Amino acid sequence: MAKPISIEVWNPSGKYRVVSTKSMPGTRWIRLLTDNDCRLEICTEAKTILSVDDWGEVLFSALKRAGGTAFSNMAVGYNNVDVEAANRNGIAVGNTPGVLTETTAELAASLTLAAARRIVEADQFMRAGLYEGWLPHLFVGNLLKGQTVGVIGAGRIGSAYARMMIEGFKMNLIYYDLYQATRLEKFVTAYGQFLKANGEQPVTWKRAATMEDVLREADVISLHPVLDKTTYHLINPERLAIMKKDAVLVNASRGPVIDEVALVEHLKANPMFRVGLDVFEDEPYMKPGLADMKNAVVVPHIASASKWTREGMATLAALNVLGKIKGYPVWGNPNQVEPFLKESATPPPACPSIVNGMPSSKL
Ligand SMILES: NC(=O)c1ccc[n+]([C@@H]2O[C@H](COP(=O)([O-])OP(=O)(O)OC[C@H]3O[C@@H](n4cnc5c(N)ncnc54)[C@H](O)[C@@H]3O)[C@@H](O)[C@H]2O)c1
Ligand SMILES: O=C(O)[C@H](O)CO
Repeated sequence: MAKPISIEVWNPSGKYRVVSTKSMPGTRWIRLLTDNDCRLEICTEAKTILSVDDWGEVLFSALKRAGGTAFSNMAVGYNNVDVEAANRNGIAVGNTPGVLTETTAELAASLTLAAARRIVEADQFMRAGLYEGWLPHLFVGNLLKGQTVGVIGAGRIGSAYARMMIEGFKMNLIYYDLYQATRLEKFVTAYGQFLKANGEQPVTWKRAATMEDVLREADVISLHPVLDKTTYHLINPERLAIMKKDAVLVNASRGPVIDEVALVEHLKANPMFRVGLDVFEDEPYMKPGLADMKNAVVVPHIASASKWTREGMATLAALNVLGKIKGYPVWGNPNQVEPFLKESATPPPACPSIVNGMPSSKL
């Protein structure tokens, strides 16, 4: 027999039924829904009410049968959503871009530093009472200044991460993306000129013709593409083999972008090669051997986990469904969602980001 589900109900007499499959941070999103005649049911199970986080035909057709018209993913990435199935069932699919760009980039930068400077290894050593005094060879890592940072997927997060590493550590940039990152290129050019004018070594940028060029040249490589069939196992044994032996590889995009079994083998064979991982191929699990690797820093998918961002994600997720209920149009620019996030202001009459952005009338 199915386990009873524990549910918290807000505004029980509300006209529109909104179900949140997990409890989300903050209260503004609750207020926005209940103030707009929604009955909100929040599943308060510690983990989840669904056996899968993937949304396809089964869940979308069930949602449609229940009279549902909108599904909102509390994430920018929606590789867990079969958008075709949503379209077939006339369901609008929302996501939460923009509000997590800087927070996610900051975590990628943290992983870069932790891996390059061996912070976790050194912390464990210290706590184990092994420190006996300063030694010239103790936890020697990599200097970032003047080295090359490689970014694969220079979209919102990849570009923000690149800027942090360039401004913070005066790294040179090489990037690979299907599209030109014009704003990023302009920024690096201007920053390089500024440094030069101040008698410092200017930073440079290069758009690589192939991903392999990035992997060969960069000292630090951070992965920020979407996950789709073009990026599945983008980092594979052949590509690991062309990277520098002491490179730092960071992944805060999606686990399957890296062939994790191959990565474990590479880490074993190359102790100076280091990784910082926020995401894993079979979350919540790690591939065998990864947890034993001292040259890996691993954290549990927390890249967007800052208070402001998580509350903002909840707000955008709620406003996507509310916008659909109200028949609002889709906001024109999913890269600029700030107007929805002002705590005390009334949000614009729009759905912040709908990925199958059909006009409301068609959905
Ligand atoms: N770890 C986390 O908690 C976390 C948080 C936020 C986002 N993410 C992941 O980060 C991804 C990127 O988010 P974003 O807001 O920067 O999205 P975005 O759409 O702004 O950027 C993605 C970039 O990837 C590029 N791209 C697509 N296919 C590519 C390919 N084959 N090779 C190279 N580049 C390719 C796109 O052109 C785009 O510039 C999300 O889709 C999500 O999966 C993870
Ligand atoms: O895609 C996303 O937004 C993350 O994985 C959750 O922050």
